[in-house]
Amino acid sequence: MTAHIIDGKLFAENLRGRIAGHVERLKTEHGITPGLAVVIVGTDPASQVYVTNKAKQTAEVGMNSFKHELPGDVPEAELLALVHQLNADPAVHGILVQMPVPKHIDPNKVIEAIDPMKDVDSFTPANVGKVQIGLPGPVSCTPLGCLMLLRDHLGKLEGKNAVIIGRSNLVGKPMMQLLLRDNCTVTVAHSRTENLPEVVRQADIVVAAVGRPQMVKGDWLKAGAVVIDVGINRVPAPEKGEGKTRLVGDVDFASAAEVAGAITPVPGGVGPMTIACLLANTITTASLINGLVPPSDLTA
Ligand SMILES: Nc1nc2c(c(=O)[nH]1)N[C@@H](CN(C=O)c1ccc(C(=O)N[C@@H](CCC(=O)O)C(=O)O)cc1)CN2
Repeated sequence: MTAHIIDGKLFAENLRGRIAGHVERLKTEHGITPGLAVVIVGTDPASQVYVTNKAKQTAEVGMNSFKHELPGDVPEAELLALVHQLNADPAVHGILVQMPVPKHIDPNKVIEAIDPMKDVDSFTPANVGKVQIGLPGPVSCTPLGCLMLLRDHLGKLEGKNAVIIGRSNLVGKPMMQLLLRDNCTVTVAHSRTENLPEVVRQADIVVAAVGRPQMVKGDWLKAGAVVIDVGINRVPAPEKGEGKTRLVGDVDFASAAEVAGAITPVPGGVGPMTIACLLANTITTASLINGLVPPSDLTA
């Protein structure tokens, strides 16, 4: 079997088109211009790229984009003060602090400082709880992107056996909630799971979010499984020249594509969906802040 390639880049492009339509409606029908503030601390090159892309795509869909760059040695109190200032700013409907933050800053303190009404990452305890019990609000961007790709490819997810590899707060845990909501039977596997290949072989849907380059092999998969690869790992690529690197996922794409029914590539799969879903969440929070019902096509 050669798997269907799920094109996350194309899906994200179409999603941004729909988001631009919702922005236009908020502006013309309600006089609201959604605003997203992105905060980056330090100069990590990958984070710089993500934040630049977030700011650019925010402006492209017609929203106001506010970018705040703080030095890597900024005191934690100064970052928290900026978050409080953004909480109080009526032009800002979404706040995102790019992770990871430098070691001297407690990420939990930063997350808890964000007003849950503006928490477009859905990292705050209030929003994690809302996702768990199915109340309206923002949904963690990467899991939301995975869910949209799965629904688009499979239609209904009901009754499917889903195995998530990884139990992070960012991906594994919210992904579990979303798949349960869609009536999947969900297993969350992790680094201590015994007989991991055997567990994964039971799955109709595999979400790999473990952070280990090319760990999931083709012979771990059930024939026809749908594989969503969340991993973004930079590995040496001597074939491209000395010191060069390339991006790979947590799945060994070549062997997995021989067995899977469908698979997301890296790059071009889940990554672009993360940023598109951030914009979707900003529409959700801008709507809720203004007492409007968020568009149902942008959320879980
Ligand atoms: N506050 C947050 N911090 C981080 C999040 C997050 O959702 N919120 N997620 C990741 C990084 N991330 C977004 O911030 C992100 C990662 C990857 C991509 C992406 O488009 N990847 C491309 C490849 C890009 C490349 O060449 O490096 C792809 O997969 O095609 C977008 C966003 C950690 N931090």
